[in-house]
Amino acid sequence: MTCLRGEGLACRRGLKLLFAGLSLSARGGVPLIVTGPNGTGKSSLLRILAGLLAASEGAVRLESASEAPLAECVHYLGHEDAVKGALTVHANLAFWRAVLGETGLGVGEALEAVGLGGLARLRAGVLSAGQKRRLAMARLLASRRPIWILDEPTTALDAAAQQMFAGFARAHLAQGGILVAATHAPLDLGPGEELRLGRAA
Ligand SMILES: Nc1ncnc2c1ncn2[C@@H]1O[C@H](COP(=O)(O)OP(=O)(O)OP(=O)(O)O)[C@@H](O)[C@H]1O
Repeated sequence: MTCLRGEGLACRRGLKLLFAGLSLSARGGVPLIVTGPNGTGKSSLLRILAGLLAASEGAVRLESASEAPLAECVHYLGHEDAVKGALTVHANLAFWRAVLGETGLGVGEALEAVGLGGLARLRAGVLSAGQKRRLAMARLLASRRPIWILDEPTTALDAAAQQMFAGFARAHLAQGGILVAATHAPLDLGPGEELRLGRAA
């Protein structure tokens, strides 16, 4: 079974030790939800798991039948939506699809799926916050990757879009995908595991 493991992880930010001796495993099909107060290191942990931030101690390991390196298996959606305001909505997603792999839905289909089909020719800079979030979400559909690491994925989404996201995430899990999400709000992903980080200093 595909499994993303963190072993003995520690994270120091500036002078602050956010966590140490942290071990976790995220198994395919079972969402791992990271919770905890502001500033306890949820985003930092996600960036470590995605390979974007070096852990101060410990290691991240992917157990998988595939030989592909972790970086090629991960979708990371951070707080920022990674949207280029000067490009059209279509061009933004086409860029990410080229970078992340042309393995999922076509650009037009993915935009339709997130409810942005009618805005494809619009300059992305004028999208609302929720629409930018939908555009970021479309990356998950346009490129198939087995590991989704998502930082507060439903921020700015209306109720319908939150349900839409839950549907995509449940389908990903049903296919054996790995999902790790930091959140302050329930994500409605069905049975899963929770990792709660401690108090902010
Ligand atoms: N580059 C950095 N340099 C120094 N300190 C940092 C850096 N990045 C984050 N921090 C600090 O690390 C701590 C944890 O930040 P992080 O964003 O991981 O927390 P979080 O649990 O995701 O918070 P929130 O719930 O507010 O999103 C915070 O105190 C933050 O100020």
